[in-house]
Amino acid sequence: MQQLQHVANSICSRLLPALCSASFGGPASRGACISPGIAALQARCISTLQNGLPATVTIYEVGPRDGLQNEPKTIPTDVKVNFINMLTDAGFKAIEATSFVSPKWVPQLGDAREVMARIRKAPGVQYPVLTPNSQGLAGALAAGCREVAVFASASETFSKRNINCSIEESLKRFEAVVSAARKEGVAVRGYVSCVVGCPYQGHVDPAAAAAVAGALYDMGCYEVSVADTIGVGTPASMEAMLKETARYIPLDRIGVHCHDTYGMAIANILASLRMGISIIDSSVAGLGGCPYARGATGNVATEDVLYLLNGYGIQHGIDFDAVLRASEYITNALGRPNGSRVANALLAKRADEARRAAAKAEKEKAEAAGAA
Ligand SMILES: CC(C)(COP(=O)([O-])OP(=O)([O-])OC[C@H]1O[C@@H](n2cnc3c(N)ncnc32)[C@H](O)[C@@H]1OP(=O)([O-])[O-])[C@@H](O)C(=O)NCCC(=O)NCCSC(=O)C[C@@](C)(O)CC(=O)[O-]
Repeated sequence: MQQLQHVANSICSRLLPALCSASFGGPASRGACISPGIAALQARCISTLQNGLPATVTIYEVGPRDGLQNEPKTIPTDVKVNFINMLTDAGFKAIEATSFVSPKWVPQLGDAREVMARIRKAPGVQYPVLTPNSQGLAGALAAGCREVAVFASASETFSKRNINCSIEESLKRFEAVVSAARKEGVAVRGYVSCVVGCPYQGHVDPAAAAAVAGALYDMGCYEVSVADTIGVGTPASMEAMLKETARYIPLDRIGVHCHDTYGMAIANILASLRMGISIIDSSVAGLGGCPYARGATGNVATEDVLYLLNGYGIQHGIDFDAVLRASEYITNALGRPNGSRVANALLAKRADEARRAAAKAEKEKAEAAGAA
């Protein structure tokens, strides 16, 4: 039975790209609305475990960028470089390293060029950076970046507050960025913020969020991450939005980016996995938040996501202990509490075990001295 499932999965994982390019002409003719029937077929074609969850998940670590962009204190470049190197050692294949945005808007990441010059770049690992416009792309290319990300919004007000232009203007800007990046052989990821709620406008129509995501995919983003920027989503609102988004973008090209403001991020991720999503953005220690999203807290913690995936036996390729070391390092460097419940529980347990072992050793030493 297991062997049969394996054969079916491997046929399907080969069939999926072929199916996408045959039905929609591949990346060149993307943006054609995918019929619900095809979307359902794609969902079945992603290699799954017997419980219907994806067998493998890609974690897109956003800690160094999303995590650090909103910190009140200036963070030394050395700390950022050490943090990214520790994440590389932990086995992440995508680490969003920094942003080439205006330092007047986000001063915390004003050392982007230096960070990119100094981090250790491991083969097979991407170090994407945010580029809001052609000026950002020029900076990223000069710094040798091989992957960039553009970021749109499903909410007009948020778009204006975050990047100082309307959604339509942003998409025009991004078209130029994506086209120039691709000419240089640089891959572009897309983001859509506020896909289930906006700090300024409140409710966001799932169809509106999906249309912006579809536009980014259509212009050549290789994958689009849909972001619950202020963490107001529930499994129900995530499912409604993903159902719409899957009409434009194959499921294996959609990432989810959940903030944990209302404590729903893990539930939302599980709902997304059940729909066939296999790309998850997260941030070590739950760092993060957008400076232009009032009241939003950090991203879902990477440690919490890994704990969820481990519980199901979903493959992710990340060394959990190395993540915990990076988590301790960055929270100590920032002087802030750890935002991961899993990290807090495990670190407390380990500290307790170490205390007990030390007490036991002390007692044995005293007994030995008494006996002598
Ligand atoms: C987009 C702009 C630049 C428009 O800002 P603007 O003021 O409209 O830009 P401008 O073109 O009028 O230029 C104004 C000044 O900025 C400079 N400038 C212009 N562009 C750049 C650049 N790329 N790099 C460096 N400098 C730049 C430009 O040279 C000029 O300098 P001046 O002549 O005044 O000295 C600005 O609004 C900006 O940088 N916004 C970034 C905001 C940001 O980074 N937000 C957080 C990331 S998004 C996020 O967190 C959400 C996400 C992705 O995580 C998903 C989610 O959770 O929702």
